Amino acid sequence: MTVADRVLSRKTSTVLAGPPRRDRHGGAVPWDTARRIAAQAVRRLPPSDLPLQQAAGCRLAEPMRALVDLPRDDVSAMDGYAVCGPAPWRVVGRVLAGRARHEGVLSPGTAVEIATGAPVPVGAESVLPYEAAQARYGPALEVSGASPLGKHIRRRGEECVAGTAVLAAGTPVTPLVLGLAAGLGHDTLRVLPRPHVAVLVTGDEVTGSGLPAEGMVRDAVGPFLPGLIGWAGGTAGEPLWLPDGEAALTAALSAHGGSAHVTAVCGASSKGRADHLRPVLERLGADILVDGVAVRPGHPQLLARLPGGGLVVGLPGNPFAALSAALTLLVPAVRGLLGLPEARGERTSLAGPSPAHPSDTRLVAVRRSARGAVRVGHDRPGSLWGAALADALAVVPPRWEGDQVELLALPG
Ligand SMILES: Nc1nc2c(c(=O)[nH]1)N[C@H]1C(S)=C(S)[C@@H](COP(=O)(O)OP(=O)(O)OC[C@H]3O[C@@H](n4cnc5c(N)ncnc54)[C@H](O)[C@@H]3O)O[C@H]1N2
Ligand code: MOO
Repeated sequence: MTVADRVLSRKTSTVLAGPPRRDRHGGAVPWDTARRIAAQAVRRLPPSDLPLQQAAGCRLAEPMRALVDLPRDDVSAMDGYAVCGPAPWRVVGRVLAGRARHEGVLSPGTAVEIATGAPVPVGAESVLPYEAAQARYGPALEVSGASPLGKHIRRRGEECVAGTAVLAAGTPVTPLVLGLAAGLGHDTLRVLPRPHVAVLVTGDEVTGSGLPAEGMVRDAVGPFLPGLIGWAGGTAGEPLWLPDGEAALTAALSAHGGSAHVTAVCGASSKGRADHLRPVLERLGADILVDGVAVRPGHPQLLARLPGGGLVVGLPGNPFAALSAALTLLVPAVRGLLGLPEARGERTSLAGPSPAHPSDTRLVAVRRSARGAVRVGHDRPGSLWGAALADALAVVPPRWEGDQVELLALPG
């Protein structure tokens, strides 16, 4: 049974099981395979009705329809006088914003003073703006001026009638979509919810602020991961810093693994004494889906499914390696939960000598230019300098000697 078959056969969980993925020699899985496994290990989250502000950043699960005619009434497009018949007109009333329509039917030779957006009286044939009106004060106010038939009246439903589909399913809910939705009468929207990712940063040596003391290092992953997750379409919790040790990791995974769709664990993914992720996952009964990926940097990365259904992505502690792993396993899983296809990058030439590795895919920091992708350097596993200079990572397959490479976009 393929991973895709399992995706189709399991109806209840959004995260699907699978055997540990290693190649037949027991090594790390190829980079492309790892991405595909992560994408296919999940199913799209079910649609949810969310209040407008919470729907921001999601995608519409169904077409967005008008719930009212727009405009809701025949309304004035100008401040002035709603008039009936030929000039002059005797002003018989006033309708300001937010008020109900003037009672009764306007008869020829009469007018009602009216505000922009207010419903015009029955019988009104046009609106004469203040600037175009000549007023004559007598026992009653009388106005005259040129007011062609139908001028400055917006007819009920002329923009759209109730039921019109104004935006297609899949449209991203931008701030302007929220405004449109409110104008069409929506308090909630049916959207594809954003997957939630919990972020755990492990390591006794990792500190969250200030200058690191001897043996310590500033956390460089907690600050970039939430933005990367948001860029991929998910939401991220505040990073939680954990000391090395199985107890803290077990407690945090038990707590967050239940509520988050994905838990990203930084550090603890390699083979050292303080690298507790594998034993903790085994004790929790997790299903290991990927255990090591043939990619440089970032090969000690891991994908697992907790018994409750949540995914765990293990990211190496070296920051550029963590970025590599996040793009390999975390971003495809988030996209899968959103129902989005695997993101295939553009292809371009890569200048300079081949940086290919004999057996692993290499991800190198590049900038796009008129002569193709150009390496920016500074992309060692422990450094984000190159990634910060870059606008993409070039995917260099094992033994690559060709011209074109795929570019993985980076958040702008
Ligand atoms: N015996 C082996 N040792 C190592 C292997 C291996 O295969 N066998 N792989 C190396 C590679 S490659 C990587 S990458 C790292 C991954 O290690 P971990 O995920 O266990 O991470 P740590 O050991 O905790 O840290 C590695 C490195 O990164 C620094 N670090 C950790 N967290 C952060 C953070 N949030 N921000 C900035 N820097 C961080 C940490 O101080 C270490 O210098 O394992 C190699 N070893
Ligand atoms: O995977 Mo590690 O990336 O080389 O530092």
